[in-house]
Amino acid sequence: MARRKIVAGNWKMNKTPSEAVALVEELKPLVANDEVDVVFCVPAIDIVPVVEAAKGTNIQVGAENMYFEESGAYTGEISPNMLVDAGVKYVVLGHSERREYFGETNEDVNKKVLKAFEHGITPIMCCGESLEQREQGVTMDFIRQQVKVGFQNVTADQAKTAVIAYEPIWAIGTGKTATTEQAQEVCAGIRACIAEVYDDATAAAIRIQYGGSVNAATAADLFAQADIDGGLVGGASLKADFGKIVNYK
Ligand SMILES: O=C[C@H](O)COP(=O)(O)O
Repeated sequence: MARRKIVAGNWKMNKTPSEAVALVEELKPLVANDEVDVVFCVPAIDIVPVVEAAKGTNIQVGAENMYFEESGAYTGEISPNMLVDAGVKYVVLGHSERREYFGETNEDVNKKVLKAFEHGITPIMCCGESLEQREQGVTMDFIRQQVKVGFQNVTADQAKTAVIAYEPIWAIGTGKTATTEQAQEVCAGIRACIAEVYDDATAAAIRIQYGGSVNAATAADLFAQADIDGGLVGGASLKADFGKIVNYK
């Protein structure tokens, strides 16, 4: 069965609650497309108003992070239960910005991935190499490690429903999109890694996105690649361009 494309916006640390509602109102008609899963991953404080504003549309709401404990003395953190109760369906985990600025390790990401599944939230687990790693020729070794540790103790049935976002760090927010060949090569490598850890059926089912300076001009070619099942879009998800990316065909 063909995999359904998933185009997710990652708003990062942008948009106040009132700005968030205005953006949803602006994008609503532009992102209407029943053939693609459309997800807005928004800052925690925007989740409740965005869920409300998106009611009755094809927009699903995601979080940008989550903690792996259920509740308790973890000042500043957000639990999976809180996200579920607010109407969240997806959560971005292990974004390179969280790894770099907040010290998240593959093991932390794994705990979060497991918790997300436990609560019925679909993880969008990010992986990707730095420019230095690409130049050293260790891209796939690095990413395989991120994927293997990130998915430790995840069952095949769970993995089949997961999303992995391949985001080369050197392409994030730089305007420098990976070439379709580079993106396809790594996404195929990630799928091969899933086949090795699980089996061919799991590898065929899991969805793998590309992220890194995706825009209205590059989306169609990227999303047409055999192993690229959509995109995780940063900057361009905050503009009307996101409608063009969702309707890339
Ligand atoms: O999560 C999204 C990525 O980090 C890509 O961001 P960008 O599209 O602004 O390069």
